[in-house]
Amino acid sequence: MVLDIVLLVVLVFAIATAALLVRRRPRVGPHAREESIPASESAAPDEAAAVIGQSRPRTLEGAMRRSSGRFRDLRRRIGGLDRDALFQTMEEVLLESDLGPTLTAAVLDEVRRETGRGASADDLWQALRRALRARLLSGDRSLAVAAELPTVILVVGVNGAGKTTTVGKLAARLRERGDVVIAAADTFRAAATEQVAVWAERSGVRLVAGQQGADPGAVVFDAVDAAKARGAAVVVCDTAGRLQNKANLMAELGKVRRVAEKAAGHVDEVLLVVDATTGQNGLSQARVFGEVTGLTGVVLTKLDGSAKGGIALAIEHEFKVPVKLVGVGEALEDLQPFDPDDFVDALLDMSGSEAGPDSMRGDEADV
Ligand SMILES: Nc1nc2c(ncn2[C@@H]2O[C@H](COP(=O)(O)OP(=O)(O)OP(=O)(O)O)[C@@H](O)[C@H]2O)c(=O)[nH]1
Repeated sequence: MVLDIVLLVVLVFAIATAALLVRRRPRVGPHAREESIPASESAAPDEAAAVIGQSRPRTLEGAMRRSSGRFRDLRRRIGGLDRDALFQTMEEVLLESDLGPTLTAAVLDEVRRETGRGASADDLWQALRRALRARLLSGDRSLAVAAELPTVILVVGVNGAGKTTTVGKLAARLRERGDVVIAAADTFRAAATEQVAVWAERSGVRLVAGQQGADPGAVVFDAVDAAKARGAAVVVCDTAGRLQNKANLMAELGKVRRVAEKAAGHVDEVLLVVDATTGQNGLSQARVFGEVTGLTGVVLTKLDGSAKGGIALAIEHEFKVPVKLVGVGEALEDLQPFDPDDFVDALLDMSGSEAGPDSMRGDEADV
């Protein structure tokens, strides 16, 4: 009898432990295909959002440490430089951060105008902060919601910019709106469909794909059709990477857009994915992609690996296209809405400082 009870207790304990182990699924990461959650078992939208929310805290400041490093150095030295040397150093730092010469000159002019000789280091830093912020757009940066569902989002950009990764991260975020369909319209690159299929699985959304070499427009058409049939909220279209100087490939992209428009009656977002490490070439990408497909927003990826975060300002200033999202890592949750104030503060490494960097408080630099 006692033996029976002991055996029963052991059995119950074993079952409970096994159940716990099964429930504790591993978190998915981009290099962990074998850990990904099958779409059929994936989390409900709210759970998915919770997984995204509870991720390891990757702050914008943390991701932008390489971009802000030069500004940190400048800030440390600011009190010891005379005015000419200060503006010269500031110019170097802005150029190295990839603001580009025109924007750099405009920012320096404004800081000079706003601060007289004898300005404190803190006044100078705040003037720089305001001058940078003024080059970013004001207004709404949220992703469009179509009046007539599904909302259609095209993701475009040069090779390797981070389009597929962004499509996967974006699909996961958009699940809070309802069903999401990914169109695997990169039918050009071998293995592109498999790669996007892994992301669809991770984010727990449906994928519509075609054969390699198939017409990408046809894949988008089918995806919109499938989304309508399911009453899905969003279709996110991954497109093949193409250099902006390849006219035939750019023309193909124009066609993909027209097909999407015909299928859904509207294209609501065309997001250009720009690799933050490519710097000023991002301007030419924005110009040409904008001419061919029109752009509603930019996703700046790999901000975590770049020291050239200033390209965000250059693109917004020149093309008046808002940066809507930033990629700060390779994992599902490493996509953040772009906030211009937070971005400038992260670039200048001013986190938690309203009045300016601690090191400068009360420090009359006399510059
Ligand atoms: N560190 C970091 N890596 C990123 C980010 N976004 C994408 N990547 C990496 O960049 C590489 C290229 O990403 P993909 O998503 O394949 O780029 P793509 O634009 O779809 O590439 P093609 O289809 O070849 O044009 C991958 O190794 C990604 O993990 C980011 O925000 N941060």
